[in-house]
Amino acid sequence: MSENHVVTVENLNKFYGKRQVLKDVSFYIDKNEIVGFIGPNGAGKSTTMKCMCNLIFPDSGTIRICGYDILKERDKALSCQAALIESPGLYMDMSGKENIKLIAKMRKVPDARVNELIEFTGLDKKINLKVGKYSMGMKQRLGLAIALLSKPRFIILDEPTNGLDPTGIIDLRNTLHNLVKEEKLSILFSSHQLGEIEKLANRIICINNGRIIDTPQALDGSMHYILQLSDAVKAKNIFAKRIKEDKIELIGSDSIKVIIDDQPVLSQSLKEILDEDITLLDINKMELDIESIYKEVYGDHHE
Ligand SMILES: Nc1ncnc2c1ncn2[C@@H]1O[C@H](COP(=O)(O)OP(=O)(O)OP(=O)(O)O)[C@@H](O)[C@H]1O
Repeated sequence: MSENHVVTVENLNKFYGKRQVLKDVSFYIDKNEIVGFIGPNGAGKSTTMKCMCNLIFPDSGTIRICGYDILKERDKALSCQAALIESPGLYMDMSGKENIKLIAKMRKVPDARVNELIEFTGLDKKINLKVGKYSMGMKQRLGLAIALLSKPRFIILDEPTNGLDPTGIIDLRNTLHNLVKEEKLSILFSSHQLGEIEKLANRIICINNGRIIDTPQALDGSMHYILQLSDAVKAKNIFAKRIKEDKIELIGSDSIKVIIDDQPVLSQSLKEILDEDITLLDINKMELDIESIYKEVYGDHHE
């Protein structure tokens, strides 16, 4: 296991009766990563996530959270993670604050952390209202605050944008980005909202018919750049010292396309290009077009 891996899933297999719904599922999640889990209905996203939360058991395979095997060192593994799967288990006839305090008491969470998370909900005075009166977005913020009580290193969110209005989605996105920065955690979330995945995730894991699909290059966290220069051939050779040839493409005499997953490689190469007196005319970072990639991976046929 790499030091950077917060989660490793290896060769997970799961049957429902005779039907195999997970087939040798393997992947990892690194520190401070937000990973989107995508795939058509019935692909196996929830089943994988439920195995990772120990809610259901795989027939074979291993899951390690912060290095702890979820079956053999269950308590330690689960203490490093939190999950919001389906709707958060909240008590509707209690207030938001009472919900937080109840769970905090069970988990022996210090008051300072409880107050920090009450603030985090952003619910203000509404924290004293009964949860039954909350909107989806409010319930979700509360659920997330409760999930964070015990300072997890990793959180799993199953379709967190479901039922949220556009403001709620933007709010959730900002919250999750801030969480990764401030709490230094990693997130795995599933979603069907491709636009959202694109804005939220650093990396994507694709699943179809129970099997992980090779992640297209464009989704593996690397960035595509188009550079316009006075001498594209010379620039191509400079990049070739640091990245594989198949990640550099000459487009005409004055442009190259490069795929880079390491920022220092880009800056070192650009420095050398300028040192060689090649004029850099333009540089454009290409946005991920997740919709066309999704079509390319899954086509129109859902198994
Ligand atoms: N308790 C169960 N018993 C039998 N089959 C199940 C059970 N739960 C899920 N399945 C089947 O396992 C397969 C994977 O389902 P899963 O819920 O993991 O997919 P998903 O990718 O999360 O789909 P969705 O995007 O629709 O939520 C589906 O074919 C589903 O019908």
